[in-house]
Amino acid sequence: MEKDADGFYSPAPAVAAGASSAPEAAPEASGSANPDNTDLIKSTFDVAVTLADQQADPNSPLFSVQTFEELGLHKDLLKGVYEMGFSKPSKIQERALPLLLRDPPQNMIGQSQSGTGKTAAFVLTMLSRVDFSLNKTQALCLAPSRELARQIMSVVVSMGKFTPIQTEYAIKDHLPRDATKVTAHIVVGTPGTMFNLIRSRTLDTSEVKVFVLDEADNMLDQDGLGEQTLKVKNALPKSRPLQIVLFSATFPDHVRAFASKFAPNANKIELKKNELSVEGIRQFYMDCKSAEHKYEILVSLYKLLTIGQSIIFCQHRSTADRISQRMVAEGHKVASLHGAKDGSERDAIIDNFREGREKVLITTNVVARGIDILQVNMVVNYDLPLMGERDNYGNKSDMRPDIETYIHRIGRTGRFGRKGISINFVHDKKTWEQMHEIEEALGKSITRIETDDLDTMEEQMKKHLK
Ligand SMILES: Nc1ncnc2c1ncn2[C@@H]1O[C@H](COP(=O)(O)OP(=O)(O)OP(=O)(O)O)[C@@H](O)[C@H]1O
Repeated sequence: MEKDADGFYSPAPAVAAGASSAPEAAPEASGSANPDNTDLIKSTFDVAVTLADQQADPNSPLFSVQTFEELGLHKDLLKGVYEMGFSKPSKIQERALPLLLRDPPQNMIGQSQSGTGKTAAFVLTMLSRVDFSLNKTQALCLAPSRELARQIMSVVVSMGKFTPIQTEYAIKDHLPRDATKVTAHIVVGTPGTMFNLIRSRTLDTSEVKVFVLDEADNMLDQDGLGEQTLKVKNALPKSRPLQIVLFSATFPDHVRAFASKFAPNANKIELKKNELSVEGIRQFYMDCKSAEHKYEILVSLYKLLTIGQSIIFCQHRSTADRISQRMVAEGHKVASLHGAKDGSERDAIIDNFREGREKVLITTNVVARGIDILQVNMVVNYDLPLMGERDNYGNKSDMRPDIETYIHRIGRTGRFGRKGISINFVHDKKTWEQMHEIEEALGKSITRIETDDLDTMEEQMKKHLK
């Protein structure tokens, strides 16, 4: 096998031609490891904009801005934006915000890669549309996990810092301030709990005018959260205009059609299929001898995992628990997080990780989406993400790679133009084929690293992350 220019072994299969020639996104200004670099404004990824009004020209300057001032945001919101260290809108903000803030409000289906600033786009929309003189709920935002709902809320609170915004959570084990009545302007939560608040009439939806789904493909997936999300939507008033805003880094074809029905006449921003993952994430794989060998390799990587911060993804909660307990027993410091833990414990674990008190987080798909921790420079797929396919009778058949989850998982690193590394563990023919399928679907090569050549790994990792 041949080594490539960086000293890595090339994977046996070739990848789609031209796939790796796309230019790199430039790193950003604030908080970056390299503050001299500017921001994602220089990112050259292309989006296709389709306006609901077919007569309008999507390339007109009306539908794109270079500065936050041009958006006509209230000065208190602008203050919030600048205080967060945002000097210019990112590509997706540049294209989405003029469309989102126009009157009369229009629906939006927005796609942009992980870590490119979608949150600020929909948070500014919610904050701009709230009438602060009315003490009623006017915007709802749903996300697939409590961790993501809490993170979105922190953006709402920071951006709205100079406004009189009132907020409330709709997440499990988190009672509203007034258990009988929620009147907060913006409510952020997960779909089941949001629906329970509405059904129990704790949350009055009569004045809701903005409805946001973050990770929308996941929120609409009929095998997952789709049913609950639909119940929330059906509980919203039909008598007043509702702006429906869907955002994600991925919209697989089977969800896209449903999304268009869910958010009719939406303006659309779409990515090309070969631009789904960001350029700053370098992908590797390690060929382990067996399932047990995966554990040994993970332990041998510990020093590299703790150079910055890292997230290790497992398919099952039991695996996350088992490997974290074993590593802790062997003297390593790692934390584990999954959906079987209760709310307050989950909050404490993610907060510890977010604040850098823990450097290695072993988890499941629960934090595969949306979580934004800039110091994470390494993601390990201890198990590749898999999903069951349904046959014609609706029975779940063989597991196949879950491309969307893979994109989201590796997207926990390489945020907003930063560099990151992802490593996939494969240990037999089947897992190797699954990884190859992912590689083909993304059109980006996944480079082999010898499991006994950690020095090369360390050297290259430091070089890439520099
Ligand atoms: N205009 C901006 N200037 C500087 N930093 C920004 C700007 N917009 C967003 N960011 C930062 O970029 C990071 C990623 O943003 P965000 O979490 O919204 O990404 P995302 O597109 O929602 O990603 P994902 O698909 O993974 O959910 C955040 O830390 C955010 O603060």
